[in-house]
Amino acid sequence: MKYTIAIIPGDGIGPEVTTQAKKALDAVAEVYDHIFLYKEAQMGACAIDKTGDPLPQETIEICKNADAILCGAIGELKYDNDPTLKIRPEQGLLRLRQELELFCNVRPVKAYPKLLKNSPLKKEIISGTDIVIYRELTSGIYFGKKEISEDGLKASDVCSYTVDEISRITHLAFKAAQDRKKKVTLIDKANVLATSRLWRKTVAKIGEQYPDVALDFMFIDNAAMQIVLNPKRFDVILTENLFGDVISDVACVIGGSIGILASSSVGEKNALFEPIHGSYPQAAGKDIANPLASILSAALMLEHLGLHDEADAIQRAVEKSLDLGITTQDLKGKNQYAASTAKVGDFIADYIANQEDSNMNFKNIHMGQSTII
Ligand SMILES: NC(=O)c1ccc[n+]([C@@H]2O[C@H](COP(=O)([O-])OP(=O)(O)OC[C@H]3O[C@@H](n4cnc5c(N)ncnc54)[C@H](O)[C@@H]3O)[C@@H](O)[C@H]2O)c1
Ligand SMILES: CC(C)[C@H](C(=O)O)[C@@H](O)C(=O)O
Ligand SMILES: [Mg+2]
Repeated sequence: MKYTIAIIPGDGIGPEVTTQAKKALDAVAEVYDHIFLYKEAQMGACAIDKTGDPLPQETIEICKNADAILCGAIGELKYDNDPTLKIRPEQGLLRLRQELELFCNVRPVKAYPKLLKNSPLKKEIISGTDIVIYRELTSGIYFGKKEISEDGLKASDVCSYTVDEISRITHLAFKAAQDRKKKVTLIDKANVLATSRLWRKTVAKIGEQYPDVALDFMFIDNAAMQIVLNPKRFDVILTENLFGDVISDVACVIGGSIGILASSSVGEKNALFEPIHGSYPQAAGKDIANPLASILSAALMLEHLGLHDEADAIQRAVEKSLDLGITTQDLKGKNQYAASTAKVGDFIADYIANQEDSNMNFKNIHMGQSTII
């Protein structure tokens, strides 16, 4: 089959990690006889530099017409360090999410047995953790009216939600729970916020349509603590935009590194796949960033396209790289050799291309310019 994939490399480490994801996709295409037609599009700081706009119209068109979108990351230090700049890279990503109505952001968080030692949390606490976060992505405080007074002494961001916006992601979260451990936890701040109370009321009502799924509620401040104290109590987490952004980065410590966590952002017509992490500008061009979040985002993309065997092939290759310790420095201890970004990508592509060949000799896999830390 032929698929058109919009690729948005973005800024910082974005281009390096998406290059590795493309290597994995190329290997999948070869083994399973598909054609992936990549259409590269600009977004973020690189797009501002080229066109003055973080989301040029051409990018929107390429994304709308693609079967799926694979995004690296956007953002650059000069914007992070200057709050007065009005045009910002992040506006590109936010507008794209809104323009394509990618309302349902799914962020799976797992404790891989091989990576238990990489988490600062105790092994017995995180072992067996398997959570999926359903984060509402196109409303809430991110998209409410923003104002700053003329004298610059007062600013406000409005948070609003409608029942429809809450309902559409809630149904998806309950349906996901039905195929998992049958539990949904709504994370909110209903003791303070009117929007959270609307979430509780709406989600409780919808929950009645899913009697096989248990529903509980937790305030965000407590949830930030429970997710590190007792992550196994969670199955599907459902939450609004800002809380979902924060709780998913907290949950990353369970996985051992933010560099391995992938996400999908799905709407009625389009779907975008990207790492949870940002553009990690300090690592840009150094060939040290972990490409697994991008590679696993490509696997989520294949799942979405109905290519389950192909997605499994990527997943198996990633697990093999972890088993063999062919990983970047974020997953290594002090004084251990780490593979470069490109070498991890090469290994994964090679493994996909050759995994049915039991004679593949992993000892021959060349680690190339390893980094010692
Ligand atoms: N979806 C996105 O494109 C996205 C997401 C988050 C942040 N951002 C942007 O990224 C820029 C940097 O933000 P930040 O520093 O808060 O977050 P970040 O995720 O880029 O980096 C935070 C830390 O996480 C680790 N990290 C991140 N990605 C990694 C990888 N692939 N391999 C190994 N370690 C990794 C590093 O230790 C890094 O210091 C900002 O401009 C921000 O707006 C973009
Ligand atoms: C870059 C930023 C706008 C984005 C968000 O806040 O949604 C990021 O942190 C994420 O988690 O995808
Ligand atoms: Mg974030």
